[in-house]
Amino acid sequence: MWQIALIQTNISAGDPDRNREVLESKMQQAAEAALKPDIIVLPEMRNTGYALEQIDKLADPEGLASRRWISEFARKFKVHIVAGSVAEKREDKVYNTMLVFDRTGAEVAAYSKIHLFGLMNEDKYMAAGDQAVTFELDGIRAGASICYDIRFPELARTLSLNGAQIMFVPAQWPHPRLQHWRTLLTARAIENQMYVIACNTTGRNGNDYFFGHSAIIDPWGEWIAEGGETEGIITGQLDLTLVHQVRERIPVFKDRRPSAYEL
Ligand SMILES: NC(=O)CCC(=O)C(=O)O
Repeated sequence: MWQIALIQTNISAGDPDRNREVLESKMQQAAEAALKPDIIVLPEMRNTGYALEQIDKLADPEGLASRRWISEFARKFKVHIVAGSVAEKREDKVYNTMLVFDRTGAEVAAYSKIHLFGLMNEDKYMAAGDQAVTFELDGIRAGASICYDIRFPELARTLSLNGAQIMFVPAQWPHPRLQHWRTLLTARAIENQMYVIACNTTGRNGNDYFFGHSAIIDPWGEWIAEGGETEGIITGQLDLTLVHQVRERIPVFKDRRPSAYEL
């Protein structure tokens, strides 16, 4: 069994120092709870928020400051961290990059968001990643996905075909698309028979009202933990044997017939 804690919080657009301070205190609260988490998960763009007009100046160069901070925290509290995503500057471009560290403080994955969200102008200011990423924590393979990525079932399917039993989804997903959020997350879990762990933000940036509803969804599509619309730490347990049980009961991976429909 894995104990998970999702840090659902407001992210202040354009204020990386404040965001780090707020997150650190909540992460510490989660790490010191009686039910100590194996994994802490943070939301999307957790350093800058969607301060896109200033993103070039605010983005973390090579993600170095983020990497140093998360690594130290992971080692100190002996907890794996799926550190949401950060605006990261590389070779004059800014990427929306998920960082993952294990409980020894070692970096195990970096994934740059493949699908940039035009409705929030992300594509005008940021560069897209071009590689699907899976990684292992405690010998369990998991996959990376960020917010808008969940609208693309091909990515989640690629991750599950590459062995992922869990997909992490840091997000900044606003109203009025709560039904899309709930439906897409549930569908990705059911069709790939894997856990989906989604950490959304709360609060407001301009006209965007982020609604929380962070979730832990099991491979049968049940929402085993769900946040409300305000800040909170959402916790739940993963039982990885359920992935195998569901995959045996309805053998989707054995029954799929890609030769009939792949482009
Ligand atoms: N930050 C995002 O990618 C938002 C995606 C979103 O809101 C959607 O409806 O898709």
